[in-house]
Amino acid sequence: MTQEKAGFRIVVGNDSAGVEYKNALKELLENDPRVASVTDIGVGPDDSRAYPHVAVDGARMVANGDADRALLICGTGLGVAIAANKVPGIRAVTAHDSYSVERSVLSNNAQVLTMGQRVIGLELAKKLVTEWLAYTFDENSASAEKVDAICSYEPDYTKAS
Ligand SMILES: O=C[C@H](O)[C@H](O)COP(=O)(O)O
Repeated sequence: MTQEKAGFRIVVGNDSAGVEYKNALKELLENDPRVASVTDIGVGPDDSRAYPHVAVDGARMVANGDADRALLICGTGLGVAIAANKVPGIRAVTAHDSYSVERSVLSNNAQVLTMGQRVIGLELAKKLVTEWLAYTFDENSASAEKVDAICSYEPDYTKAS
């Protein structure tokens, strides 16, 4: 019987503006004992797939339960967050500072963190991703009711299929 490694299952993705940082942050995650697996959904250097498609693919993996979290990189981090948030159940945020990274999990229970390769230095991005792994949302916290309130609006705008 194989024993599955404990820890976060993380999907990483990027567009052409985020290749370098995605690769560096992927390596960081792969070497962190709190991470069970890292799934890279691209893009590589020769792939021009636009950020919305990669972001939605990554967000779907989280929404479907195939990953616990996603880390998405584009030029600013903004486009991938906007696109990922189109997937029902996903809370994606762009965060380039320590406090926002903390609150994205502890206040908002965001499963998707996005960053911009053209905005933040690589060493700070690495530090923030390392910090990100230290946080898990407390379902019994005062923030839970507010996250539930966010979710309560979703059915109004989600088409039944
Ligand atoms: O949010 C979008 C990203 O920054 C993307 O990498 C670049 O998009 P653009 O080429 O439309 O500026």
